[in-house]
Amino acid sequence: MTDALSPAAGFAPLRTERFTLRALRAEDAPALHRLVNDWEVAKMLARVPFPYPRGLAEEWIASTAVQMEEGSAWHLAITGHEGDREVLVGCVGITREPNGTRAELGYWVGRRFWGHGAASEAAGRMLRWALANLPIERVVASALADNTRSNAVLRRIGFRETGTGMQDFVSRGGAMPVRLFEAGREDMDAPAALPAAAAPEAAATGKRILLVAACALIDADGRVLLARRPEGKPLAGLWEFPGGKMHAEETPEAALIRELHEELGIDVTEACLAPFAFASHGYEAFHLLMPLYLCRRWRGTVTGREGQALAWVRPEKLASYPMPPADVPLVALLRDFL
Ligand SMILES: Nc1nc2c([nH]c(=O)n2[C@@H]2O[C@H](COP(=O)(O)OP(=O)(O)OP(=O)(O)O)[C@@H](O)[C@H]2O)c(=O)[nH]1
Repeated sequence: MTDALSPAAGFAPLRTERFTLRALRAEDAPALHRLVNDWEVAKMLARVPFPYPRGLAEEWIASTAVQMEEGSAWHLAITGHEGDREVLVGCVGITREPNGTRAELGYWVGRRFWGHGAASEAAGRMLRWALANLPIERVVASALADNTRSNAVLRRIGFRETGTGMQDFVSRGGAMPVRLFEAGREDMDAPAALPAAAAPEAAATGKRILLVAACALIDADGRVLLARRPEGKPLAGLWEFPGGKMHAEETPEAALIRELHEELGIDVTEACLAPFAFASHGYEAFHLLMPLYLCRRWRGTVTGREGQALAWVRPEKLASYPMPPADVPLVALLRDFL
């Protein structure tokens, strides 16, 4: 896993255009209490009591550190700046379902910071971070049915409404109607324009053909290198074979030599790239044609130069790493071959 998840390394703050999302600290308690002990804020939140006891702020902050240590939830302070002073704007959090592949997103913003897109900016970043870095498939969220602002935030950052329900609200002393939302990797931004090599169109589907070269690096113990697609790329969080789009006029081998150097800091020669198989897969926005090469010799030390997590995986373990759908047949072939 990435450093961001290692408790020993501490949680590396997430930055957005205007805010920093960082672990909560004991000294945030007074500001947190001031912001959340406000009926207009508390009445929108399912698990927050009103009035909010002063001591609960410290208690809750302490519990967030424990949850982060055990990898069950990440509740972060949304902080901004007023002049030189750091100010608490609100909180955003993601909680994993025990033993599940889903997590729940929640957030609130102090009333004096409303109307400036703070919730969208912070919750959008948290959602993308979670899908890229946690072993989850989907993120769910809910908002009071009549909380139009929060419903709009969830839609804006990529959630789809999946239905309605009733949920207990501590501050209201009972169940309230809510809208339910869900987001997966496929709901995140579609791939940007695809400046692929001489991208022809597949006549039958009208989809552009995207040419991508990929490589299974195999180490002396027969393990295969997988790289995790980092936050910000389509399908972030899925594991893949290193490689990338072929530029115009580039051979697949030349594309791989370039990509392996850029992404992993290693040098390979064309002679060490053995053609193995290919993937041909229809994604919604394009049709992927991806030759997969095998490579057992390279110069240099494999390093994730773009901040991506890397894993050397035994062939029989490959299936336990979620990969893009195009890779599934390749993984089966590779397992049989190695
Ligand atoms: N490298 C690689 N790409 C894959 C694999 N499987 C798969 O579906 N793809 C798809 O192929 C495309 C590769 O694009 P990319 O975004 O990685 O290409 P790139 O490194 O040139 O990225 P960039 O244009 O953001 O710099 C993506 O749509 C990706 O989802 C795989 O195993 N390895």
